[in-house]
Amino acid sequence: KIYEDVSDIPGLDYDFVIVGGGAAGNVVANRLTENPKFSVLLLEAGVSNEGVIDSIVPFFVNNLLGANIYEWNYTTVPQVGLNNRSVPYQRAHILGGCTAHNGMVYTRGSADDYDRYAAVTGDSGWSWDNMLPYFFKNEKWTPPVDHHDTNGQFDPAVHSTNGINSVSLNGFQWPIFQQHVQQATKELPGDFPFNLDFNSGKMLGVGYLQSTIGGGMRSSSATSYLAPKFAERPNLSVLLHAQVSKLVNPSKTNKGEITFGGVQFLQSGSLYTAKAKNEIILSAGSVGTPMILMHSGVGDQEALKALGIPSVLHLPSVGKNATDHPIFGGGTWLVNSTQTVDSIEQNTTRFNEAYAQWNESHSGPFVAIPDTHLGWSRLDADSEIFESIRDPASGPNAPHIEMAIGTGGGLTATPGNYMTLGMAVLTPTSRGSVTLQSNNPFDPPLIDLGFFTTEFDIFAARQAVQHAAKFASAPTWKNYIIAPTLDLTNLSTDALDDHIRNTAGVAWHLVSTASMSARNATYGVVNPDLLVKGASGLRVIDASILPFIPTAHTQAASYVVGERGADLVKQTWE
Ligand SMILES: Cc1cc2nc3c(=O)[nH]c(=O)nc-3n(C[C@H](O)[C@H](O)[C@H](O)COP(=O)(O)OP(=O)(O)OC[C@H]3O[C@@H](n4cnc5c(N)ncnc54)[C@H](O)[C@@H]3O)c2cc1C
Repeated sequence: KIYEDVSDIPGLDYDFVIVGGGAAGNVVANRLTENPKFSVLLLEAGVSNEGVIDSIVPFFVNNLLGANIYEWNYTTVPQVGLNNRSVPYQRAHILGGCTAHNGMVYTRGSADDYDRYAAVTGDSGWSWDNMLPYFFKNEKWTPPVDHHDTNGQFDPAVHSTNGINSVSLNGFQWPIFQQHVQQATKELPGDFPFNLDFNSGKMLGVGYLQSTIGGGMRSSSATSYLAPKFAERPNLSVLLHAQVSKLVNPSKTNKGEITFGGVQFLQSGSLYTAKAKNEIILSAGSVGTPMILMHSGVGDQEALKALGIPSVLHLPSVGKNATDHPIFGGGTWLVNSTQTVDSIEQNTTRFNEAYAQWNESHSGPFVAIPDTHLGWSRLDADSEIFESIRDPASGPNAPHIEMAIGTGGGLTATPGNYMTLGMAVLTPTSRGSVTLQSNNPFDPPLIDLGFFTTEFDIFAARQAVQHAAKFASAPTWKNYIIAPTLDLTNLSTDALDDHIRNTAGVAWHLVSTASMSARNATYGVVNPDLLVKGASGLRVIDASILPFIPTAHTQAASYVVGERGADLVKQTWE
């Protein structure tokens, strides 16, 4: 059941306490309560997702991103590589976590990414082949609501219709634009080959967008993994508005490991302690999880001491290695067509018609986001950067650059019709951190993404801008594109760097702040079974454990961390 008030829940003693109801936490809550013998309490700081229309209608994807009750409302520290700008750093404060407000883009990453996880942890369970069954447990491939012919737009062999979380191709088409994109892949097959399905593990090329959307609505971890189970699972309790501050009552086991007696949380101004007989599972995400660990005395002992937090377990890697994808414009072009998403965004009558259609039948333009395709590319193997830097990609199938191909100029465009190519560096070598500013668990943390602090990352960004220009130069666009809104191709290197540093933002794909490493490694936070090194009865199951950022948007990776993590817990306790 789902509870809003601590006085309504059936006690504070459970077999498992899970902290955070996001992508991974809700998977773990669902899978553990498949066993009727396990009692589970899931503590979520945020609010209910029930009836939050901006979290339901796919087209409203950006509405939740401002400062509001659905967000933690974080801002990064000034970023040296962004010309000292601080940028808003969205994290969801709502059941479903970031799956309740993310862009819904569904990308698994490269097979090489997972094979590298297996190699660095010494656990073949994290390899692509061994993780594929978990992608299948997560994914419920769903026909798009417009029932268009999807032949040639994806590869059914690499998808599953038996999972839980809906994934589909766009349920609304922009045919003229899409035909040009397809034609561009034929005209420039060297740089932009068509890829039938970039979720096959072999990502390179341009393919149709896949999203976590089903029946014209967002499919989040709350709507797919939790809501359908409340009625049938008396062993599942979810408490909202419960912000965990720290783990309490540490003691030593006879093996010398640290174990915690409970989880302290705040609700309506009062502190409570929930107890876990078997395990405490941290799934508070790449910001929340390291924060809780550090406030509990698990982290770098010197840094904690400086803040007056007694050290319980010295794990210097907590909060380090923070890695995210910088995103920036590859270009926006004014186009010679009225068939773009601007025609809806800029016209109140059409906007209202589209909303009415969605309300009536969950169909029409509001069932999709404006991107129609994604492109994945590698830097040239003979790029000068590789003379001084080893290729940071996980392998030859992993891209360095992403190109999101979308109709429209975005919400801030001046009236007109546009197309936009949004770029990301997928293999950044810059690293940041999540640290504490005080010993008060309710103070926001210091989030440093470290963006563009290495030569590789800015080099890759420059190449990405050139790459977008190349795509837009395909002959098919000749009578479609009128002009770029800003010509980036004639800028000097310094001016282009400055432009990127002044405009880049974040993809919100933070990982590695409680990184997994080999069992005998002296760095890292968790072992390959996700148990915290040096602790007992404490696991981390969320995106923070990924030792490297996937070359993809990170929700699919977070879901499978949840799926495999739940299996690891079950193997221990069943
Ligand atoms: C704006 C945005 C857009 C994105 N777009 C995409 C996209 O299009 N495609 C994609 O694949 N990925 C996208 N992502 C990334 C993806 O959603 C995340 O990688 C993924 O959700 C991470 O899962 P998680 O389980 O680690 O954490 P989360 O999903 O972040 O869940 C963590 C949960 O823990 C809760 N929590 C935190 N601290 C506490 C505490 N102290 N006490 C109690 N609860 C706590 C939070 O409120 C939250 O509900 C996006 C992310 C954002 C923010």
